[in-house]
Amino acid sequence: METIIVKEEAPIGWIILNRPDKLNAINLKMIDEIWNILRQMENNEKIKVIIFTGNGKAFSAGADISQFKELDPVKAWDFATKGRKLTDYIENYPKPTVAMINGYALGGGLEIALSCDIRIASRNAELGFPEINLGIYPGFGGTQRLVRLVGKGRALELIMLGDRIKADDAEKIGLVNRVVEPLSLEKETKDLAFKLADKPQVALRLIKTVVNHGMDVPISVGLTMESLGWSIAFATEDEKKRVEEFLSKRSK
Ligand SMILES: CC(C)(COP(=O)(O)OP(=O)(O)OC[C@H]1O[C@@H](n2cnc3c(N)ncnc32)[C@H](O)[C@@H]1OP(=O)(O)O)[C@@H](O)C(=O)NCCC(=O)NCCSC(=O)CCO
Repeated sequence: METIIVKEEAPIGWIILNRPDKLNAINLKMIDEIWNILRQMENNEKIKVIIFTGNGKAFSAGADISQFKELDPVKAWDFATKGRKLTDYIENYPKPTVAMINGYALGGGLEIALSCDIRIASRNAELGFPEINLGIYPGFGGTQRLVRLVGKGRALELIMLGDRIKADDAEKIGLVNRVVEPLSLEKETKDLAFKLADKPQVALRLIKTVVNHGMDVPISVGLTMESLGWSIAFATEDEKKRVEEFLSKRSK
């Protein structure tokens, strides 16, 4: 791997963006490498949770701007499509995903974090969509995911002004789930990952499917999806075992 570090620390699969001298700017190679390792981790039963983070002082400062000079509209479309397919894949990944935001999470970097299920940020992290200052706007799914997470007013402010915000402010608007001190970032993120890894995996997958796809359809359809997924959970060993355990403790 040229652009990422991959660590298997079961039940955690780490994907560490690794171009620290370029603040982990995302090029086509990185997109391909993340995609390929995610495919492998899908089939690795020992890995139950994926953590994304960055090597050095950034999570990622976004798409690699040095590639932009070569982009005409057709190549830009291809680049955006690759980035967007990656973030779609992460959002709908069959295992839980966590973004451990260790520093700058900007542009495409923030778009990767937004596609994860949960975001934990270091107090010194800065987040934003500075694309407007380059005459463009977020192209890896950011316009759509940000508005769903923080609401239209705040999303438009962030995307139209391009200002970076501090982790504490990101937490206040719901852009990150939790802010922790830099020295506790890894421990807190791992604790969360272990907690997720202990939960029933099929139910987690059903939750992601119902929540993610439920947001794209009328509520009546979303509610029906919820009932269908809920029913499927009753076919799992986890449900049988856990309900049995609960009931047997109480009947003693
Ligand atoms: C993140 C910033 C504010 C950090 O500034 P600073 O600490 O001063 O560090 P720099 O010297 O600027 O950066 C170090 C090194 O990294 C290179 N780099 C940083 N970001 C990128 C990038 N996005 N693409 C390519 N290269 C990048 C920078 O050129 C330096 O390399 P040298 O070889 O030493 O020159 C600051 O770096 C910043 O504002 N970065 C750009 C953030 C941005 O605009 N992101 C959006 C990109 S477009 C996008 O993501 C589209 C998808 O929606």
